[in-house]
Amino acid sequence: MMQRQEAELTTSVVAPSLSAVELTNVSYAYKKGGRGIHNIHLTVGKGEVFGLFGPNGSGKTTLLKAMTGLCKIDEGEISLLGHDLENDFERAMEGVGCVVEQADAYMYMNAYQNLKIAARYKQDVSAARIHEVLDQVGLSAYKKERVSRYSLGMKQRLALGRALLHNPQLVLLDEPTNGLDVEGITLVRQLITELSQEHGVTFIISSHLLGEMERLCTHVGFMKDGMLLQAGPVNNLQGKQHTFEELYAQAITSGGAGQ
Ligand SMILES: Nc1ncnc2c1ncn2[C@@H]1O[C@H](COP(=O)(O)OP(=O)(O)OP(=O)(O)O)[C@@H](O)[C@H]1O
Repeated sequence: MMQRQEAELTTSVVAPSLSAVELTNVSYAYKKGGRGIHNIHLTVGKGEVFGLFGPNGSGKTTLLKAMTGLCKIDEGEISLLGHDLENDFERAMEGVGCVVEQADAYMYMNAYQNLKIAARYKQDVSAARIHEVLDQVGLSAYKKERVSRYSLGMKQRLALGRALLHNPQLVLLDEPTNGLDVEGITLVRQLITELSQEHGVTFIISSHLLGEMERLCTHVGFMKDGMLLQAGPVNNLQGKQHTFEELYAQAITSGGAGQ
């Protein structure tokens, strides 16, 4: 009897997962045209900054949409922070922040008011946290201005702020530097580095601007025609002093070997 109890206790202890994201054989095809993503296998470890690269139409946004439940996958499994996205959606998304096809905001409100509304849908976001986030994304000076007067880059910063509001452990960003000036790109890069290195936050960032992300990403994956051709740690892939551009060209022309 004693032995059985011990065995039950042993099997009920779940080892903490070291991966933040696990995708197994994920496919999704749009009804119109049939394009999308095919058989994606991907593991992203906690604290990694994973850059997802590929030409226009290669499937980066679709992959991020699948990971946030914005499109329901046809096949495969997605696990975020140890929770299955399909069967346990709310818990899977609880620790996730994202900017995927939703950089819009309430135009007649200011940045603070926008974040205050967003905070209602999250747990435990204080007024102090809203001000902290506005500072982090460099919008403190403009927080009382209507968003309708913001530039594209300022709206991008606000969207990033909204994604970070609840201190997520996993952040998914689709083209986060779109519309940002040099100062904005530097700020976003520093923020991502700080959050990943000091707080263990995991990032998946899509981009087609290789140079911009080169210094930021710890891991990289290349997409083409809806497939993930190659993925791994930047150091391994860059072992022979390749630049991102060279790696990318190699992956795209060779068709890649998968993860
Ligand atoms: N709503 C849609 N309906 C039908 N096909 C779509 C839809 N959205 C995207 N696609 C197609 O799916 C494929 C992948 O598109 P996706 O937007 O994921 O690419 P991407 O890599 O993010 O491109 P970009 O760098 O231009 O943002 C493309 O061939 C695109 O034409």
